[in-house]
Amino acid sequence: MRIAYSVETVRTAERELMDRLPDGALMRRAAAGLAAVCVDLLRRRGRVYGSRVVLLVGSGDNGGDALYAGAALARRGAGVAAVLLAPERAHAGGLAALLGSGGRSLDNSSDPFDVLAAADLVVDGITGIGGRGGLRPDAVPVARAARGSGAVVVAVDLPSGVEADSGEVVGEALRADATVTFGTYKPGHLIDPAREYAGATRLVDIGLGSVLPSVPELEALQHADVARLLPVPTGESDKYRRGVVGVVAGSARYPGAAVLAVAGALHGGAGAVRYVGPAGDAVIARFPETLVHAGPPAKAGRVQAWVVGPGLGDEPGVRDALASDVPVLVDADGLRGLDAGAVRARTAPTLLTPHAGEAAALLGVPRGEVEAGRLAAVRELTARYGATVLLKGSTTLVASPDLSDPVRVNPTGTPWLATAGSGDVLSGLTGSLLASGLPARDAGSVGAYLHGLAARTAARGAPVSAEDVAAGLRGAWRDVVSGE
Ligand SMILES: NC(=O)C1=CN([C@@H]2O[C@H](COP(=O)(O)OP(=O)(O)OC[C@H]3O[C@@H](n4cnc5c(N)ncnc54)[C@H](O)[C@@H]3O)[C@@H](O)[C@H]2O)[C@@H](O)CC1
Ligand SMILES: [K+]
Repeated sequence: MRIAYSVETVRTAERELMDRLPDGALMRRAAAGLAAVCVDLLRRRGRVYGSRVVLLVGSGDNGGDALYAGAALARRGAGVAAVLLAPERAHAGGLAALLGSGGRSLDNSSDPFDVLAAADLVVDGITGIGGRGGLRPDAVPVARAARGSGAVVVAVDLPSGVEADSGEVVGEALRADATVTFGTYKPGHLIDPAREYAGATRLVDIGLGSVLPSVPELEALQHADVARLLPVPTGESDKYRRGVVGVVAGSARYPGAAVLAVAGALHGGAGAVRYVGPAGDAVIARFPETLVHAGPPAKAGRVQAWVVGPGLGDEPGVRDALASDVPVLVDADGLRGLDAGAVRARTAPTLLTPHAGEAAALLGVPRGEVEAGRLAAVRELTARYGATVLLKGSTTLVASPDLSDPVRVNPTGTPWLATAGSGDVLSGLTGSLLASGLPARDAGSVGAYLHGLAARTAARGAPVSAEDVAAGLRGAWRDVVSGE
């Protein structure tokens, strides 16, 4: 599991640790880890001795890390030049170390753009966890020159300009090839758009683990975590004990949504899928194992979880499903005009699975606001509806209404998933996991994980259809179980 803590939590932990250690020890550990990654990257492109390294140095400790790491590289024979964005406030100890190791700080006679154009590696130490509100105007041209230079760009702690706590990018930020972070990941390393700016992220241990709280703010599951959560039938299981998932989806206009939601549901671990709605013929033609019923849901027979909404159009069914005493997943058309009071009044879990547009409509804000601030949006939705919320997107987030539960970030997504019908597969799959007994947060995060993995494997760099994703779910499940 990858876990992330907010800046406030990190700062508290750092203070506690610093009190126990000699002055500057943490920064030395951070800089040593950073220098080791830079050495590795330079070696892959040639060698360290004689390479050209440029440090972009801001006014805080992030710049201090860059300067100390630059000093270490200079001692190994690299030509290291520092561009000081606030010369009078640059970290004094770091600067002295750099100059004392044979590095230099650019004076007025050198053009930083010429130096950047010739660099092999650029270290971005403009801002880290202390940065707010995007790059300042004076940093923008050097950040752009770094990106355009052909050098490998390594961000210190975070790519400068991103918001560490939310993953938002307000204004301009620096795009890195790699990011070296310290002690723990921060939300910006896991959530888009900041995650994309970070490139490949490496975590350097500076001893913070012992002083961080046991429960993080965010967590991203990995194969082994998902494998532990997957429902596995036992010798005593029959189809009913494994759970029946009811799918209320599709309409005369969108029969395909019913077929795709059922396709997802057949791969989520439930023992049977009960389809309820007007697209029974299309469903049976494709999946004869489905139990079909024309509706309404209240008359369709017992299920252990409902999925309601994909391609539903104006067909009824949401009210019936919400009135039941089993977990309910509400997606797509089911989310239109969703009654927050009815959701809050439920005793069984409810899982809402909006994409950014649907989330924006539920919150009454522009879509761009949700896309830019995904973490805030998912938390606000859980609070308003008293439900677990899976916010789909390039980094899907799953949050429960219990604020002590870390928000889950799905790491397996792929842009190829932005294809018609893939959400229908996800809701069927996740509903099936609910029916087989997973709590809503686990069902949502396991569903998103398998779905993303199936799409990645099916796509391998080429477009995929929703059917391909459904067909890839069995392989994704196997990969998770076998740890591949
Ligand atoms: N506190 C610690 O124990 C450790 C901190 N470390 C480093 O220290 C960093 C945090 O240092 P600081 O708290 O000094 O903060 P930063 O160095 O991240 O940035 C704060 C400085 O940048 C300026 N600033 C804020 N927003 C800006 C913007 N948009 N554009 C340009 N300048 C801006 C502020 O005026 C302030 O001077 C971490 O990210 C990490 O790199 C590491 O050395 C590990 C140990
Ligand atoms: K940085």
